[in-house]
Order: sequence, then C-alpha cells, then structure tokens
Amino acid sequence: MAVRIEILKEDNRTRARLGKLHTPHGVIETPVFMPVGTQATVKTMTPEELKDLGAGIILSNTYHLFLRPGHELIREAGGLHAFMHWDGAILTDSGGFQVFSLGDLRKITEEGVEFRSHLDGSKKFLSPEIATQVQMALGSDIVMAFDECTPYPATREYAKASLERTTRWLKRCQETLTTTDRQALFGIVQGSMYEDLRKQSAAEITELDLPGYAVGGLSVGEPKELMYEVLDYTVPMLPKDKPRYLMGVGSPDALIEGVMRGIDMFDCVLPTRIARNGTALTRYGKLVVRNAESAHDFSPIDPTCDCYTCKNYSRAYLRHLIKADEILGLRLMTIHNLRFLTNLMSEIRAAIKENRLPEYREKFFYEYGYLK
Ligand SMILES: CNc1nc2cc(C(N)=O)ccc2[nH]1
Ligand SMILES: [Zn+2]
Repeated sequence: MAVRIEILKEDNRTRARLGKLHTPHGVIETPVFMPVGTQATVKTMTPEELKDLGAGIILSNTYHLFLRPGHELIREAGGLHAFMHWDGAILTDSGGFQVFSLGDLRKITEEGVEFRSHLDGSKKFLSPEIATQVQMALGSDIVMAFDECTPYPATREYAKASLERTTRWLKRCQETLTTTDRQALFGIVQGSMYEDLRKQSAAEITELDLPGYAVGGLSVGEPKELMYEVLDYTVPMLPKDKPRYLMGVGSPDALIEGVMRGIDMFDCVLPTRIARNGTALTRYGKLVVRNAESAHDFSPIDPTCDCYTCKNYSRAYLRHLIKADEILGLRLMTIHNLRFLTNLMSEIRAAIKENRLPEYREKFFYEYGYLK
C-alpha cells in the first residue's frame, strides 16, 4: 500500500497543514513528531508505553541495524515490526547521515561509501543499492534514499557536486525497488544553504514523483535562523500533495517554526537523549532535574502535564533516581519528554484546525521563555 498524505486543512496565515499520513501500519495525524528508535528500540520504552504516549510512527536507523544485529537476522525474524514487537509505522533512515557522522569515514566514491564500523573498526560498505535492500529486509514503511547530508559549511562547488551525486544515488535507490515498493521511497533535498542549489536539488528530486520528500542537510550546526531561511524558500519547491519531512529536528521551538513553514514530519534524538541525562522539557523551558534546586521540590516536573511521571513522581525523587543512576529515572524522564512532545504536536494540530497557530506560537514562545 502506498504511503500518502491526506491534507485536511491548509492554514490561512502560514504554510502549516493539518493532515493524515496513510501508511501500511496505520494512519498518523500530521504534523507529527517521530520518536527515534535507533537500535530497534526507543530507548527504555516498551512498544505499549509508546502507544500509550500517543506515538504512531517511529524512526529506526539502517546504519546501526546493518552493523548490529544485521538486516539478515531481522529479515529472518520476519522484519523489524515483528522483531521489536511494534505494530505502528516505521520510517528508516538510509544510513547516509550516520556513515558521515559516526563511522570512521574512509572514502566516498560514486559507487558508495566505504567506512569503518564505529563498533569494531571493521571495514564496511554502503551504497544506494545496499542501503535500499537493507531497508526492504527490515520491512520499513517509509524508506529514505541513500544520500549525502552535505556538511555545514560547504562551498558552492562542494554543495553542487554533493547534491548531484545525491540525485544520481536516489535514482539508483529507485531502480533497486520493485514498482510496489517504490511507493515507500522518500527522496531527500540537499543543496546546503544556497537557494539556487536547493532549487536544482528540489527540481531533480521531485521530477521522480516520489510518495514523499525530506529536507536534508539541515540541523547540522547552522544557526536556527539560517535553517528557517532555507525552509522559507525550499518547502514551497515541494509538491503540496506529498508529505514533507524535516530530518533531525527538533526542539519545541524548531517544531513550531517548522510547522509554520509547511513541514509535516519531524524526528530528533534530543528529547529522549536529554531525558536520560536528567533534563525535562516543559512549557516553561527546560528543567534540569538533577540540579540542586529540585532536591527538596516535591512537586511534579510539570503540574499541567498528563503523563504517568507527572501524575505519580516528584522532582526530588526523579533527581535522586538520576543521580543514583537508577534505570527507573531514565524511563520516567523519557515518558515525560515523549508525552510532552506528543501533547505539543496535538496542541499545534488543534491550533491549525482553529486558525490560531500564530497566536499559539506567541503564547508558547512567551511562556517557554523565548520571547522576553
Ligand atoms: C540531527 N540533525 C540531522 N540532520 C540530518 C540530515 C540528514 C540528511 N540526510 O540530510 C539526515 C539526518 C539528520 N539529522
Ligand atoms: Zn509529564
């Protein structure tokens, strides 16, 4: 079954859209934040807990599963859904980004990328064909094209050569897939921070009439204002009737700004990663529960939050668990941060529905402390 988006409403003052993403493993309301489950698990969460938190789609990483336990084992298990007991939707990244940021990079050729595993230093090779075949073995619902996430900053020359190779690699990914499976392949627009190169990449990628498009090459160290500027001119280059996915984003403010600019899907490791080191997201900004200020604070992280953690545990107890390196601390903080984000996204969807997204942004940014 093809992956497609049903646009329910276009905001009248911004580029935001309210939609439903139809996938072989369920229909997901958009805009949506996808929790990251890099190694076939959203760290410390059971699939049932993820469902209770409101998650309908998660991201998993080809690079990590290719290295361990290997895609053949997961195929043998009946695919990633069966292997990890998750019956919601799964989007898999292609491994391109990790190869450039995790593996000990050896060399990029037209054929693909040779690298050393970050696990044991052994030589590995990923190509558009291999990355696509791995994702098919995993049985993911949304397959990301094998691309080069152009580093930041990049010269125009490098960015141009890089985006053109990404387009050639995308065509090779497409050729690897059967006609049916092509309905799961999302292309990724590159072009770094150059408007004309983004235009070239978007034109080349959208020519292939894919089921969805990602904006890549962002959240790679550039200032947030620059990311927003690139989105301002790049998103309108993408077809309105297809899902738009902003990779690696983000923080609450970036989620709202991305939605305002027409993005439907987001993923980011930050909320679950900072949870495990004791930082909670709240509507009033970040709360570092491991700080001394929480030691005698017997109130919840956020009294307005409906999550299991805020209903049953105090900041003092969470601080104790985190400082004592207790596993329950990792779990309770993750539950809160994921629930915070699914609540944020449903508040954003309600604001779009009721034509009050700009006002919602103002209120959120003021409370969150972004507008002094
Ligand atoms: C955390 N930032 C981030 N930027 C990304 C860009 C890509 C990409 N393929 O351009 C993939 C994952 C990414 N994660
Ligand atoms: Zn909570």
